[in-house]
Amino acid sequence: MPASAAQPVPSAWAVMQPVQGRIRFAMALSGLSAAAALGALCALAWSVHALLQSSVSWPWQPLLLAAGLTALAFVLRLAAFNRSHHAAFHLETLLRSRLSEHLAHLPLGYVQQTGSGALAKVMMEDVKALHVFVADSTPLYARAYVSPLLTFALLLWLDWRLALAATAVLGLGVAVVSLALRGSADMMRRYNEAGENVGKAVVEYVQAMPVVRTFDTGTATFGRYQRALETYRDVVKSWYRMSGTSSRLSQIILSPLPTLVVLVWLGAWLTSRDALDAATWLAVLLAGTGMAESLLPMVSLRHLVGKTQMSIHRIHEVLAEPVLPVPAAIPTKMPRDASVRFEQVNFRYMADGPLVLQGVSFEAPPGSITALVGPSGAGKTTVARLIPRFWDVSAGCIQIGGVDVRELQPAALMQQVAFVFQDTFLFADTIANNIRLGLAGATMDEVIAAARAAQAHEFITALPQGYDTPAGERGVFLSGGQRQRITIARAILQSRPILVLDEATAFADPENEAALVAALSNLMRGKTVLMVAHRLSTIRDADQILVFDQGRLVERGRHEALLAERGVYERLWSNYEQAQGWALRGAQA
Ligand SMILES: Nc1ncnc2c1ncn2[C@@H]1O[C@H](COP(=O)(O)OP(=O)(O)OP(=O)(O)O)[C@@H](O)[C@H]1O
Repeated sequence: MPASAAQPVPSAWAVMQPVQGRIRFAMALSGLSAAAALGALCALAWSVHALLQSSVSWPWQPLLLAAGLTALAFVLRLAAFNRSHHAAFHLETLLRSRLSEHLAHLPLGYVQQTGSGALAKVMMEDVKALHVFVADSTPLYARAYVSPLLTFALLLWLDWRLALAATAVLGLGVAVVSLALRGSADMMRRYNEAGENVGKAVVEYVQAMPVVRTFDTGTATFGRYQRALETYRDVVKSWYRMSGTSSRLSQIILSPLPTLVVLVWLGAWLTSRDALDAATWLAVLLAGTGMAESLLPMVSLRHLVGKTQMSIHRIHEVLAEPVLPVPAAIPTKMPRDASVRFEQVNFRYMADGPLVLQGVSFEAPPGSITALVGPSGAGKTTVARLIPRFWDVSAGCIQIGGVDVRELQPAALMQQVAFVFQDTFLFADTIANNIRLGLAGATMDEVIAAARAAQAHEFITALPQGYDTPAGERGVFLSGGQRQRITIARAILQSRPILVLDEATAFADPENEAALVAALSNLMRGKTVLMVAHRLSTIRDADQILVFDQGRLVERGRHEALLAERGVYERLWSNYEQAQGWALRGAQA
């Protein structure tokens, strides 16, 4: 994800911008709650003072005040968390909408390259991490700042010497905390990275299990998982060694006991010298003991902050990725026919990467069949994917019906071109709706006609619920060839004038192959077809064959003429025939 390098990663506060008002409100409520709790302690001190002065009269006023303020502190604290959770839900929805909106405008190539798993993780887990941070930590942060400040002000008003003593304990705690946190940013990054690697290794181990266990009983992937776990253990151990003592020491210093000991000791000494009255001492003991403790969440939240920062980084990376430029809506250019033209096209995947296509020029006239052939890595798939703008060309242009694809509205481009790639995807919906995709108004008769043409009708009607059978990941089990024919039915129903096709070779059993060939020839009828071709018959019958080698278009023409040239095509062809011969001899043996 290189684009994000140009822009600095925003702070957590900047990411919260849309809900900053709500978070401020939640923090204010939390701060008020801390003030009310302190007030309750003061009221308690007042009631004990009143009791000491006259033990016969019940100090109901201060006690009532203490009870009221305690209740208020609780209500405000609850309200603060309520508000922060609302803000977090709002932020979560906003971020997910922004991310999905942005993804919809990113080049398909980026989405494919990054991988659906990684993008889904950003949209689900990273946004969730931000939610947890906003919902659970922001009120605690407010308390961690407000409480010591208010307590200090109160202690100062009551007795400056005791105030300074309590603050000294707090200062010592902060100093030890800083010692504990020394180098922790780097450690936290290593810790989070090691944790993520364990997660990835677990997923790989589980996902690859069916493949791996048939080869090496899973030892290799288990080894990777084991190593990730060991690295994680080592990081945790060295972190523990590095900051364990100071971290535990800071927890002890910031707990109420040390402050209490200091205040009792100093207070007793002052009282013995008649320099402090009992009531003030009591008030200081009640209010000041918890002063340092309110800083503790700051320490425990550090880990959450580090994790959130990593999530923000990943969310930012996706949002900073530049969208595919779309022309202004008016005037709308429309292709004049179903021709496809490449003009001096150069293409590189990365700005500093090698050219994978160089000076590619050709024209596919309306209604013609063009086969793209060439050795592995020659650039055939890249040519096919540039037409639907998975990426934009680095130089030159691609025209459809005389219009540059970059000047077409995405909807107009989609109306012209249908794509059938090898990786079929079925949605968690009925088979009928999977065929209808993009054409919600299509009637059942039209769906059935398309399925018939795609040679899919028979196996669909043999399924338990026919066209209403659920497909998708948790749906009915379909073979690769059957899934392919459903996507072909989809393309037949859409009936777009240009067809870009990555021809399947994987489903080689004779029955499937025959059905697939029939389905494809129905789909291709009357269309301008550009296909990455693997099968003999389609290459032979193509109106033109484009031969690619190392990103260049090296030969073009019809089958017989190209064979006569005795160049790259002839070599590919004889390799192909040889392989067919081996396959046949293998089958006969
Ligand atoms: N997403 C990508 N990022 C970077 N380079 C890529 C990417 N996809 C393909 N390439 C490179 O571009 C070149 C052309 O690849 P392409 O997939 O277009 O070849 P192909 O002719 O379709 O090969 P095959 O028949 O093996 O599928 C190769 O060198 C490949 O390594």
